[in-house]
Amino acid sequence: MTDDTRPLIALIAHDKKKPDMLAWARSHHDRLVRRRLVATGTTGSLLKADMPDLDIALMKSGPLGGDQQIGALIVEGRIDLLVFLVDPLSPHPHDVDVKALTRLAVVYDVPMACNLATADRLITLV
Ligand SMILES: O=C(CO)COP(=O)(O)O
Repeated sequence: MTDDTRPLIALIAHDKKKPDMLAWARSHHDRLVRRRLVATGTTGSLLKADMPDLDIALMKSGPLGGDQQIGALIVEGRIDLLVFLVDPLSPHPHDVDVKALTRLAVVYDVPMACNLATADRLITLV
C-alpha cells in the first residue's frame, strides 16, 4: 500500500447489510476494480469470493478489532472513502468500536457513507 497512488476505499457492512454491500459492489465493480480496497474480515472475504479481481486488503473481523484497524488507517490519513453499511436495528457486541470508527471519520473529515444512497453518490467522486 505504499507507492500506490490509487485512492483507498474502506468497505464494511454489518451482517444484515452484507447482501446490500455485495449488490452495491457489483453495481460499482468497474470503478472498484481500479481502486485499492480495504475491508473488515467477513465483508472483505465475501467480496473477494464474489469478485476475485478486486484488490482488497483484509483486516480482522469487525468484532475482533477490524473496525479499529480501519480507524487506525483513517488516523494515518490513508483512507479516501469509508463505506460502512450499518444496521441500526440490531445490537452489536462491538458497538463501542463502531462508534469509535465513525467518530474518527468525522474527526479526520473522511467522506463516509453509512447507507446505499450516500454510497452511490460518494463512489462517483473517488
Ligand atoms: O462488524 C463489522 C463492522 O462493525 C463488520 O465486520 P465483518 O466484516 O468482519 O463482519
